[in-house]
Amino acid sequence: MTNDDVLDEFRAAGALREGHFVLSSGLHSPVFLQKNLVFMRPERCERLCKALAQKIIATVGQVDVAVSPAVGGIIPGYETARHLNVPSIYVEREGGGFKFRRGFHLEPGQKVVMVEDIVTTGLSSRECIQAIKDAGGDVVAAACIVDRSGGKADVGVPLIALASLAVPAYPADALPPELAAIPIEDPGSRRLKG
Ligand SMILES: O=P(O)(O)OC[C@H]1O[C@H](OP(=O)(O)OP(=O)(O)O)[C@H](O)[C@@H]1O
Ligand SMILES: O=C(O)c1cc(=O)[nH]c(=O)[nH]1
Ligand SMILES: [Mg+2]
Repeated sequence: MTNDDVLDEFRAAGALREGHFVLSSGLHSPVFLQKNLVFMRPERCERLCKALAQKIIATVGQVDVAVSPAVGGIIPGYETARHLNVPSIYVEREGGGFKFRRGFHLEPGQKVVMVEDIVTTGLSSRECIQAIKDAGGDVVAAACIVDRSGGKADVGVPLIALASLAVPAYPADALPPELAAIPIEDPGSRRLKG
């Protein structure tokens, strides 16, 4: 799949949103990829994740298990794992970091691909990779549907992105006036309170 093929799936799903969004990292952006509108269609999710699985195999070969960060990573992690023919497990936010719960665990030295939905700064990916390493996994690569840093994000392992896109994102104290004038949406789960 080309970059355009991937973005066409987002466009067709109405998932390429414009407005004023505060991102997981705290940065602000005029563009948000609402991936849940893409993943809600199993056939769309399958096309993307099958292509991502093929790219993973072509880049690093077969792995033992796919691990994703909740919430956004769970569906693409599962679907990518289905095409890799490996188990799919996930980590969840608990006490500031990501933790394995629900009986999920890794065997020492298992080859892991960390599967994210979207990468912006790479912060969530790095936190997830740390949790995998703490649990004894060997992270051979990270993978995502869209890297919206345009290749700039450093997650500490090779990042296999199905599509790469350069989207502006600004610190809260450096907003362009036209962005500051729009009401803020905070669509992610990082700042959700139980
Ligand atoms: O590369 P980063 O700067 O970390 O941004 C990308 C992360 O932001 C989103 O997660 P979020 O924490 O918003 O919650 P979600 O998974 O529930 O959407 C997305 O799913 C990635 O995990
Ligand atoms: O950085 C983020 O939090 C983020 C950006 C984006 O476009 N989509 C998303 O789900 N999260
Ligand atoms: Mg996420």
